Amino acid sequence: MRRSIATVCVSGTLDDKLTAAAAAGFDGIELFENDLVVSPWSPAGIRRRCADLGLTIDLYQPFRDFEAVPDELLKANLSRAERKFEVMAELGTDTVLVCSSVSPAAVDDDDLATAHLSLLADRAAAHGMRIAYEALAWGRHVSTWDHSWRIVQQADHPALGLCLDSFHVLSREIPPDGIAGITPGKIFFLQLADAPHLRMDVLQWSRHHRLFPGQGAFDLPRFLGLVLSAGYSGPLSLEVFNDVFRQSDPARTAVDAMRSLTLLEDRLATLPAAPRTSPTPASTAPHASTAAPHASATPPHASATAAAPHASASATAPHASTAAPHASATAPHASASAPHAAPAVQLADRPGVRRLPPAPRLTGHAFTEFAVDGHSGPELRSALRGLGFAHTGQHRTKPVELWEQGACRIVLNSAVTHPGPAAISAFAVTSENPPLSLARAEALSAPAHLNVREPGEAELAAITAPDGTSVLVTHPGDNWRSDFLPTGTPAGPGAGLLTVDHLGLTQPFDHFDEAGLFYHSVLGLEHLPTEEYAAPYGLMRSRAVSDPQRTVRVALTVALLRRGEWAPAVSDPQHVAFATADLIATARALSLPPLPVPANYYADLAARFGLTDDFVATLREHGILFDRDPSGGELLHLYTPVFGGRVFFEITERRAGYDRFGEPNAPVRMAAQRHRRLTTTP
Ligand SMILES: O=C(O)c1ccc(O)c(O)c1
Ligand SMILES: [Mg+2]
Repeated sequence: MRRSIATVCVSGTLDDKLTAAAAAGFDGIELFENDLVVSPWSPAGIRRRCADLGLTIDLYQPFRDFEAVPDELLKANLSRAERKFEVMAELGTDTVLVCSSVSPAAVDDDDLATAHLSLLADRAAAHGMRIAYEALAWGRHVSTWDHSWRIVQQADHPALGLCLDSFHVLSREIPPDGIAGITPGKIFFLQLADAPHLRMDVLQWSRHHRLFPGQGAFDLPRFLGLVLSAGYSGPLSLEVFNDVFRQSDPARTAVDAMRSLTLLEDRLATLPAAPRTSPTPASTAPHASTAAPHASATPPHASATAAAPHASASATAPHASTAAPHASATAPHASASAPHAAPAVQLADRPGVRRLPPAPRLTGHAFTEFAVDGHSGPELRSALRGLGFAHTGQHRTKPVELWEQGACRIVLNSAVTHPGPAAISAFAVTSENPPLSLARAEALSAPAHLNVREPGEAELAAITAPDGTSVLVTHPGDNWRSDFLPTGTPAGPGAGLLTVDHLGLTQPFDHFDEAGLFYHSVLGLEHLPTEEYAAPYGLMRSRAVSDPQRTVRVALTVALLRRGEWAPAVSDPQHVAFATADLIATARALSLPPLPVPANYYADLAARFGLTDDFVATLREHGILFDRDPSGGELLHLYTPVFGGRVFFEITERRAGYDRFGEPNAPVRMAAQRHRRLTTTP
């Protein structure tokens, strides 16, 4: 399938946008009128530039406020349209998007809208062009996909079809199911956008908060499945209005966008097989002869479907019952199409649908590496010792140390070129099939590079995450430890730390959604519910990803707005959380004072959860924080101060299936770390 991206998705001038789209591997673009208007290039020049980059212009958009208006306005609108058709001819594009009118001049009259759109389609057809009519969710009289489809059906014009935009469809309550029954060939264009669930004005929601598929809450695989079931074979085009993407590096945004489409196509495989759409009679043809370029576009679908070798076999309906989830979806049309119904088709098996190497099962954290310098190195060493770690290995050729306790492994790497605060520079996870993990990463535009190494050293391939962290994928049996000479100090039980519970990675503001999609798609981790909380320096958002077995958890956090100027320069620390089976015993065994927690916190804790005085006193004695989830799972956890300017540690004890990260306690931690920094910095 062809992949396109609307120029509105990315930042910059038209040239920046085109270059980014081409570099990321897109086949085409939707050209936004505004990008054309501000461009120094002529339409023909834009066409040449696109051709040079291997891009087609798949859609020109938008044309606004056209239909169901008084005669005078209609005249003006038609002459405006003529000008646009001329521009489109120069651009070499044949489809224009017409959004449902938002004009106060528009009247609520479907017959009039139909008549006007037919008139426009006549004019378009005379130029060899066609109209894709899109119901904006805030359209004045037409705001749902089914309403726009009724009008398109009523017009029954070969040069008038639908533009379906997942945002407008899925942001409304009207179920999308009937989309599968739309006449083949009548969906002229498909726009894909995801979005978080937000209770807000739908126009604001659409213009500021759209996301690439897989980054939000919409069920886009199912939506795409419905559209493909209706025989759509045009481009999959991303149309994402997002305030952050509009001001981020377009090259990166375009890669993120392509990754989202690749994952979405692959997710089609998870859909139940859908019944093949029957050949609904194509539009009867008063306009057929005028609609030259697309007259032929419609029939191939119809005839291909009609000629399907399975057409008659399906009448025996062995698949009809297996297609349950979609059977009801197509219900209104099902009876009409039943005699022609073909066997269920796996949409993902269609030619041109990309499939990804499956994400192999992850089995845990192999190690976490900190980059340290002459200042932060000693601080981290002493912190690790205080937590019960032992320095067990020294790298054969580099200033790199291995520290261990239980199955927790920390690597301190002093081979840094730029001194600065300590940072989590890399983390390694174990995979049942690292080569497959790397192949998947490559297919998702996240190619691995080999770590610099010396002869005889373990080969570790690293994928670069959006924040620059190297993600290494190793096999549990890989002998990366043989790169380290034993120091002779054994890793003892220490303070009872068992494994890495999670990593906490604060993300750069511009790359938060990109990071979520990266870990979700590349490592196959699932998103856990997003949380927001009020922290001392502003509102924070936290979104964790994890494998189903919870052996690899990464909590991504970001400030909801770009950080204000007054917050300390280094206010976004990263951390490693270790799991223990008994936090109170572990706390007693530590030779490192935990982060002091204010008495007010414990008073509130007792009031909120009805804990016994004794228990609260014990928590307080050890600086342990507490949380309980609605199903009774409990978290006991403690934090350390910040070391090396930027990193800290956490120790967790999860009870009764607690599955979150103690987010309500994060502001307490942040305030305490801030307080400590103020009181201990000279
Ligand atoms: O917000 C808008 O105006 C707008 C314009 C064109 C579209 O395709 C769309 O989905 C929204
Ligand atoms: Mg749209």
